[in-house]
Amino acid sequence: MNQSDPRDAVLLTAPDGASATIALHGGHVLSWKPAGAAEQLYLSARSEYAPGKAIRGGVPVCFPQFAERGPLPKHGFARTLPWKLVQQEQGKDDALAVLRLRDSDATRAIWPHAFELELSVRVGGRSIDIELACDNTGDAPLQFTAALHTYLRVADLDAVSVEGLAGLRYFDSIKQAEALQRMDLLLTGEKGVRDLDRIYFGVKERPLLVAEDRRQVIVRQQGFEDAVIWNPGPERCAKLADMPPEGWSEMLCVEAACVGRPVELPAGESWVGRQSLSLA
Ligand SMILES: O=P(O)(O)OC[C@H]1O[C@H](O)[C@H](O)[C@@H](O)[C@@H]1O
Repeated sequence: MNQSDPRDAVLLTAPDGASATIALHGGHVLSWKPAGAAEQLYLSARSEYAPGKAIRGGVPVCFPQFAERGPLPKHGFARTLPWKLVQQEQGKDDALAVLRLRDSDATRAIWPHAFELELSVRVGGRSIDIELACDNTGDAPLQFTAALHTYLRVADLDAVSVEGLAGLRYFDSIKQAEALQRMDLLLTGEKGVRDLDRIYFGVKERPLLVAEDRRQVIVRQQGFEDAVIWNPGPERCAKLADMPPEGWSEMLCVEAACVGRPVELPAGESWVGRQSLSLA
């Protein structure tokens, strides 16, 4: 496989037919189909696949900076660099791929750290596990923020709710203010909640339930402290060249993230974060 072609992808198929596709560009999960079910991830038909550009949809890896919370390019560089496939296998019940990204002249030019990132994707049955591991391979401590920026596909945002966030404080990136999530249920399609961009702090291992009519996806995370809920709504979506105008109504990002407290990694140490999605 030519690592420099942003359209190169790995197709994982489990014995039960569950599948996932992962682009080497960005170490980016593009598709997840549970056994016997339809596509669960949103991927924009207008996405660009070009060196240095991020793919719109699927599961972008944000590293070593979340959003514009630092001096690096938005969401860091992991999502715009070519990763290497280091392992692919089919087990009895699942299929697994491991992709790797190491520091290079390009990363050291803007972030002076030695690191090794591994993205492990395991698919089988009604679930997908996406694990991001970071090794500090240098001799000085490093610090990062990160996210698995999952775009869930929905049929109609108006019918979608997210459960499991009650009692958490969040930063509203649109209002630039902190607030408390009082209700357990977040109705994403409600007027005023369409243009949604919130960082929920201290979610830790609480499961989140994303429901739409009879479809339910349970989102679990480990290692990531926070979760981000994002939908651009119609106005912001219209300004995104790589999204169709109605794209906002067909997706909801539910992201496992470490934003509030950056991860501090001493020399030689490792950090692991995981997001698991299960179709109920
Ligand atoms: O357009 P992108 O660079 O991919 O970022 C998409 C979105 O990512 C996250 O969800 C942030 O919270 C949003 O503020 C941002 O707009």
